[in-house]
Amino acid sequence: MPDFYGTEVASRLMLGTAQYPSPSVLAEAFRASAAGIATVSVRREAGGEQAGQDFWRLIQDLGVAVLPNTAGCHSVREAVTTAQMARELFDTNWIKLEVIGHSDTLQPDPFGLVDAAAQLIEDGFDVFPYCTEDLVLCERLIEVGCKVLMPWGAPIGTGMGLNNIYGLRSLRAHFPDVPLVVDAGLGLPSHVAQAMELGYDAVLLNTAVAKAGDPVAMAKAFALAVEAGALAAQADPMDARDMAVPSTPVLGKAIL
Ligand SMILES: CC(=O)[C@@H](O)[C@H](O)COP(=O)(O)O
Repeated sequence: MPDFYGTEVASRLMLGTAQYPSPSVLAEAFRASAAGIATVSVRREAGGEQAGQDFWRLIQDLGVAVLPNTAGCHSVREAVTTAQMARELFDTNWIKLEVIGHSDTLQPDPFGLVDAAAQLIEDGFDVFPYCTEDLVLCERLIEVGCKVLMPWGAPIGTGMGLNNIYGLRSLRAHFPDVPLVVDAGLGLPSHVAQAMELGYDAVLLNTAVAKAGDPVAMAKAFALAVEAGALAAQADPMDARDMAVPSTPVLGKAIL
């Protein structure tokens, strides 16, 4: 199971907590998914109002590790301040760092991300950076002290799956010892199985479960896909090849 900053988590599936039709569906989906980590955003109401308190109690009752995020932050300053608020609110050094660089694609700002990660690590945070699969960016993030990388599968909320398999495979090969989590854009259990088959340590998704017609059933489907993909990766899959090779022995076959 993946180890994030010295904490071994019980599942390779991480789930977001936004957009569910109701709090009870959220809780049931979490139970069905057996997810080990819940990501939460820092909302204004979390500072004391009733809605925030109820939400926080619900998350605590899930019995999973909490990973606050800086979702929606577009600048280094905003992300750093949000992370500091999150540390106080949720009493954890973990932060999923999002510095959004483009409003159409919601893709990470690679320059701002490295800058914010460096500042937060200096300040004692364990940073989980939401990044692209760019090797140079990932090297910089590791240089400033990130011990986990979270490359996107596809833009947040699109459900497109793994847009750049080559890039994700290459990232895995370059950083064999760094925990890697595919985050965002995963729409189907098959996308998750594929990420696991590439040797990724975990996946994080939200929209595909929360917006499914039956979020609880979909959460279960994702849980099964994570297991299947991880088991396949451990079982040393065959290499694909161009030439057909008979799978049934031809020796001893009747000659007519
Ligand atoms: C929940 C969370 O942290 C999101 O920012 C994450 O990136 C999920 O993306 P999807 O909604 O595309 O699964």
